[in-house]
This record gives sequence, structure tokens and C-alpha cells, in this order.
Amino acid sequence: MTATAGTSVAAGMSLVLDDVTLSYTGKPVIRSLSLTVVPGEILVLTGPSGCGKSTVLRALAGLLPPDSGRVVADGAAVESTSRDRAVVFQDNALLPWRTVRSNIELALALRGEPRKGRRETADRWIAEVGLTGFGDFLPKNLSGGMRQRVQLARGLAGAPRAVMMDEPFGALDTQTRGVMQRLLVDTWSTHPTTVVFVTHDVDEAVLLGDRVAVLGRAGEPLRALVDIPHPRDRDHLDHPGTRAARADVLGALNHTSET
Ligand SMILES: Nc1ncnc2c1ncn2[C@@H]1O[C@H](COP(=O)(O)OP(=O)(O)OP(=O)(O)O)[C@@H](O)[C@H]1O
Repeated sequence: MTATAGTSVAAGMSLVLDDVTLSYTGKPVIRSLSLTVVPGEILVLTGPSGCGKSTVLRALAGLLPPDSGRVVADGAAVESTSRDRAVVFQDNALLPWRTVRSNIELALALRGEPRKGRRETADRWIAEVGLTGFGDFLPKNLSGGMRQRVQLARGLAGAPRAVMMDEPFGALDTQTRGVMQRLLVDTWSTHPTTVVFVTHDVDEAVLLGDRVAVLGRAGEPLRALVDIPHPRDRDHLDHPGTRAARADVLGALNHTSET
């Protein structure tokens, strides 16, 4: 867990799920889940389709109150959404009638940044995510990868202390996905924050995460919580420890689907 050392610790928020049960219609999707997200780390959530990954993110974001147990952010019970806890979705959640710049400026306005200076800050974010020249474009005139760049910029521009990311690169082709993973790592290094990242992709999980939590099927216990020895190291799969961790994640996933 490299992110637990150094400056990123102070920048991120701690998130705790304490014996949490979550449901929509009374039948638990998540049952008695306890999990602590360390300040400044990237914790990846993976597991079979429908196991409740997005549901956990909703609870952390304050969008879904637990049936029982507690969701705690920096020691305080989560009872509503907060600009300190941002969400980045796979789907295009940008405002379609606003330009790229204006979408990012909105995040700055919600943070309470004075109007003066917002444009410059938004343009810095646009440059940071490699979209210089596209500030006046509407989302519909961008590729899927470009829209995800804007979502990343918008999610982080509000300087949240935690970001919940729900399969943000799931719809992208392999090459664009690789570029976005690197962009996320670079941006997160410059603007450290706690990240809870949902993915189906084992390689993405092992590349990005300090730790990978493998959820069981809906209502089942957590299958595994795996430490990744060399997170975000480009050559991480050359390390035997990382290969072993990847095998642990895969083993837990396969175990889940066999039972
Ligand atoms: N708004 C909702 N109302 C009722 N049931 C829901 C709602 N959202 C999700 N569910 C159900 O809760 C369960 C978990 O859904 P969730 O989206 O959290 O799973 P997931 O692991 O993120 O799935 P996937 O990997 O397919 O995106 C599923 O059975 C789903 O049908």
C-alpha cells in the first residue's frame, strides 16, 4: 500500500463500511460487509456481475442509506452526498448542453470557487487531461474516450477527498483504456485523493489498485482482500509478488462463480 505513505495520506479521506447491509427492495444485495478504505489509496472493487459493486459505491457516495450498519467518512456517519465524495460513472454523465469547459467550471462553482479564475482553472484541467483545443466542444461532438477525460477532469476539479469510480473505462477500446489508466494514475499522483474504483477487469484491478476487494455474489461475504505489491508500476507483472496477487484475485473470482 504505497499510497499510505507520504503526502497522499493527508489528501484523502478514510471510508469505512461497518457491518453494512444494503438493499433496494428488502432482499440484501450486500450483507454485513465490513471494509476500510485507507486515506489516499486506490481500492479496487471487483466481483461477478450483479454482486453489488455499484451498490457499495452508492452507499459510499451517500446515495443509498444502509439497512443496517454504518458508512463512515473521516469518522462521521455518511447521511447524504457531499462534494468531498465525488462520483465518476462509465456512462456519459456530462451535461449535454454545456461545453467541455462549462462542465468543468460547474464542478468548480459547486466547490465554491469564485467566478473569477474558474475559466483559467478549467482550462488547466482541460490541458491536464489532454483536451487542449476542445474546451468549446459539446460532449456529443467528442469520442467516448474524450468524454471520459472530461468526466475525470470534472470529477477531480472539485478537489474531492474521495472519488468513487464506477467502471469509468468499461466502454472504451483496449488501447484507449490503457491511455486512460495512465492518465488516471498521473492525475491521481498530482491530485492525490482516496479512490474506490469498480472494474470487471482483473488486469485493470491489479494495475491500479493498492488493494483489490473481491465481492461474492449478491448477499455473500467478501471473498478476498488482496494487497498488490507494486501498484501502478508499468512493469508490475514482472514482479513475482504481483503475479501471485493477480492469481489470488482470479482465484477468488473463479471461486465466486463456481459456488
Ligand atoms: N435501483 C435498483 N433497484 C432495484 N434493484 C437494483 C437497483 N440497482 C441495482 N439493483 C440490483 O442490485 C443488485 C446489485 O446491482 P449492482 O449494480 O450494484 O451490481 P454490480 O456488481 O455493480 O453489477 P455489474 O457488474 O453488472 O455492473 C443486482 O441484482 C441489481 O439488479
